[in-house]
Amino acid sequence: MTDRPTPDHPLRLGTRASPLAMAQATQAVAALVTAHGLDPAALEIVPVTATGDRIQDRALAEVGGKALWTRELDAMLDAGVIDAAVHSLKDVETIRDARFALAAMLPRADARDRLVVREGVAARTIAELPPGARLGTSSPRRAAQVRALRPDLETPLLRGNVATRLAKLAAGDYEATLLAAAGLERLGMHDVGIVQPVEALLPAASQGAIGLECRAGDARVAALLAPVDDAPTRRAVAAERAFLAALGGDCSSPVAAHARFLADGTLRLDGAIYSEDGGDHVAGDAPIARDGDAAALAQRLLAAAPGTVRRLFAA
Ligand SMILES: NCc1[nH]cc(CCC(=O)O)c1CC(=O)O
Repeated sequence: MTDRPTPDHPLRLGTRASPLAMAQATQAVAALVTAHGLDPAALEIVPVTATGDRIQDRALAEVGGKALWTRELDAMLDAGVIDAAVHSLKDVETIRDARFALAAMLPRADARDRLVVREGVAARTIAELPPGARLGTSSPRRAAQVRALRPDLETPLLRGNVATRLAKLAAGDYEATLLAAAGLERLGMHDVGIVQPVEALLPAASQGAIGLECRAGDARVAALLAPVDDAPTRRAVAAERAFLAALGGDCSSPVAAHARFLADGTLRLDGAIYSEDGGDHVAGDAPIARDGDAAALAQRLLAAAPGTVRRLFAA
């Protein structure tokens, strides 16, 4: 096969430049090297700073415009500067440009959130946080979920990469924050924070999943990426993303969705939709057997939702 990547003609993988994104790209490289028995030098990581990484002082929902995490990588992929892009799927728009194809999803990491508290704060759950505590987050989902559980808590904006957020927490501006277990694990922070069961805090759609995209119609790269695709991850994440898409939502929507396989092999999707302040929400679950089941759950929940929830969504 002449179309295998070589050190002279490497497969170029684009990624955001944050430490977490670089760890994800390194994981993708390792999976591809193993799957094809490649020389590691046949893969090249191309880091790029995304718009979302440059804006640190405002809620991204306020910045407006879409694709804050994907715009630069999309342009590079489209221009042929890179052959594929590695994405944290949680940050990738639910409806993607038809120029790109999601060729593979790596096996999903822990999809749950971890509660991280400042030194001196003794709490293992949101329920145990001290009265009036400040839980810093940049996620409208986490803010709404926290306020739904504990209306007395404040949820001030806390942005930046994982290290920045932990530094701001240690500085004393917040009593607690929530971070994805997957991100902490990928950064080697195995003992940071306390994992929150999905029954207590339903994660975001796609949380913990890494996707590899190539140009639609690039059969060579699609074939190279296909062997690292994990089918169970793809099915679960597709259901979560279909739920979010049916609501017209994205990663800045107060929506949670998590699909898991039951002992009998069936896939079950749990979904929850919140009002912005977390004062109202609807939640429910459904078995996912075919296309349309996840969207049907979204429609069913939305139909039963109070106006404060319903008016946030197009559906
Ligand atoms: N929005 C930032 C973001 N995007 C993906 C992850 C974690 C890794 C993952 O979910 O795969 C994080 C950090 C966090 O939420 O704590």
